[in-house]
Amino acid sequence: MSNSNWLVETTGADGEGARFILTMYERRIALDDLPYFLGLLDHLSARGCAVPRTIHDREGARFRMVDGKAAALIEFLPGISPDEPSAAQAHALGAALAQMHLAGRDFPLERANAMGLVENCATLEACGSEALARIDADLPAMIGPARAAAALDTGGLPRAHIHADLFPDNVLMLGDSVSGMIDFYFACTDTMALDLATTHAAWAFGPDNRYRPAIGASLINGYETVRSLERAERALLPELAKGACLRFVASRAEDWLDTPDDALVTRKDPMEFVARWHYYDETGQDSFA
Ligand SMILES: Nc1ncnc2c1ncn2[C@@H]1O[C@H](COP(=O)(O)OP(=O)(O)O)[C@@H](O)[C@H]1O
Ligand SMILES: N[C@@H](CCOP(=O)(O)O)C(=O)O
Repeated sequence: MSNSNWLVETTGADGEGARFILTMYERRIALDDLPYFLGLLDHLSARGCAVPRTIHDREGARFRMVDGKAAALIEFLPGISPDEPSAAQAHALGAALAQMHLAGRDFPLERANAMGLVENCATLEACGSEALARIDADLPAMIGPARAAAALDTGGLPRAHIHADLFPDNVLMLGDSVSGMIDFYFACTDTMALDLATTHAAWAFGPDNRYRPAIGASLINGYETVRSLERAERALLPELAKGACLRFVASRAEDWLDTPDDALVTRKDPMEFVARWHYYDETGQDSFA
């Protein structure tokens, strides 16, 4: 578990209640990163993005220590995470993602991507072929593609503050409108096209893990209503989407091996993203037409 969330409801002196999310940071999240994550939320929220602002304490702090753990109070946003997003919802999310990329341009802090293309390769290599094969016989074969992704030259692509984990469960929607993008704890400074490719890989596959062209196309079209992709970004989208798949193959494989068989948590299957990697590898630019 990375953090624990509680819904806090207040009654208010005037009878007008309010809701907040109280987050306690349990592990994985470094204290030093909190000013980046929480500052970015406030920055984006102040510029009209659908992200929760943080509630400061009387001294103006965005988080405080409680029993040795950091805790923050965050605005509660309405909405429901879509189980099976529609094309209209994907279109709205694409636009919201581009808006976020542009709104973050003058946020002054930086955070390196701890799960970038190079790091994912290192994670899979550190797991080792033998351990990966214990999860699935086809998993060790992903080390080669991870090396290729790590060697990808993304130096010329425009960068911004990116969410990096914008799965449907990290998006709140009211109908077809995005009411919240949450869970910014993988946010970092990296290429915007990688964020779009990651969101594509996370959104455009159905429960049967088959590609849903209408979702993929709507996401990209929605993004481009706010920010046009540069030619170099568009050209690299298939490779970035494969890199994005490897991010989840690597983190899920590592988590799988770290989780005892009798643990109560449900492990996420790395093979789901191996299949998506193969899809992008086979179809190339067709997935982004
Ligand atoms: N700011 C928020 N507004 C409304 N609901 C929220 C907010 N933050 C979190 N939630 C709710 O809490 C759930 C878990 O939050 P999340 O940050 O995604 O934690 P985790 O990744 O640890 O599950 C979300 O799916 C959502 O239902
Ligand atoms: N969305 C990622 C992993 C991030 O997991 P979280 O539970 O910490 O939000 C995946 O699907 O693998």
